[in-house]
Amino acid sequence: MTDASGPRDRPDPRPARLRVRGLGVRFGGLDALTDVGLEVAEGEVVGLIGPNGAGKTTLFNVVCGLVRPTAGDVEIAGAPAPRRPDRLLAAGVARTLQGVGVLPSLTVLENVLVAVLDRTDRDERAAGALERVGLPHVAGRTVGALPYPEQKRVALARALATAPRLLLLDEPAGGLGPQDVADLGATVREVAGQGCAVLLVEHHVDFVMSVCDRVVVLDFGRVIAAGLPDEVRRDPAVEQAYLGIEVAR
Ligand SMILES: Nc1ncnc2c1ncn2[C@@H]1O[C@H](COP(=O)(O)OP(=O)(O)OP(=O)(O)O)[C@@H](O)[C@H]1O
Repeated sequence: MTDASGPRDRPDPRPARLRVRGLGVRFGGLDALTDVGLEVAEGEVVGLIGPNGAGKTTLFNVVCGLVRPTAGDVEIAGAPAPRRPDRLLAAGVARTLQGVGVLPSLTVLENVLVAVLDRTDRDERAAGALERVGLPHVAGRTVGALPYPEQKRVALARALATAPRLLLLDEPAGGLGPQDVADLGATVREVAGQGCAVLLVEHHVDFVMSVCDRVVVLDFGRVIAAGLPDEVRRDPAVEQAYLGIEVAR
């Protein structure tokens, strides 16, 4: 089994919030994931990188119950992951999507409130989340009228309002400038500092290397490397499969 969760690769002694073991996904004749294992501990930020089509989003989709694996299992906080996406919130899981995934005709505040409508403290949660991403001053604005980086902050605020224990971020830095990327990194570290486990899919390699405790690299659906950011960056297999491509872009 290609398992990235051994003691060398996961020095973090805190309990695993997410544990993926022996995961396989087959779409028709295509093996999108083969024998994938990884863990994210409470308070840990793990980066999941790899070339286009490596299987990163498929792994997220399995964790969220949107794709049924053909092999392996997923545990969240020691229990089997819910097989239905509508049970994720109760399991403490929040996810952001590639791009923005906001409701453009609603206001900023409404976009965040939709995630916590069933909570009696929804107003406080929404206000707190907007504060965390630096957007309280635009709470009443229509999201579709905001610049792209602010729309991405809204999507992050919506996830944070649910007070996740496991946060899945799908390309959160995509399309952002340096200041927004730096702010995002600070927010991610702050969220992790409060005990949330963060799994981060991202093509912005410098961002990944600066914000993550560990990095797992997928290529053609298999884990080809896992470890500390510096180790992974220097790994010849990673350079060949992925980082070389980045440099040449
Ligand atoms: N629903 C599906 N049906 C068939 N094939 C799929 C499906 N979803 C993904 N794939 C294929 O599975 C492989 C992995 O795709 P996936 O989107 O997980 O990769 P990725 O690493 O997230 O790529 P990117 O960085 O471009 O987002 C690709 O070959 C993709 O074409």
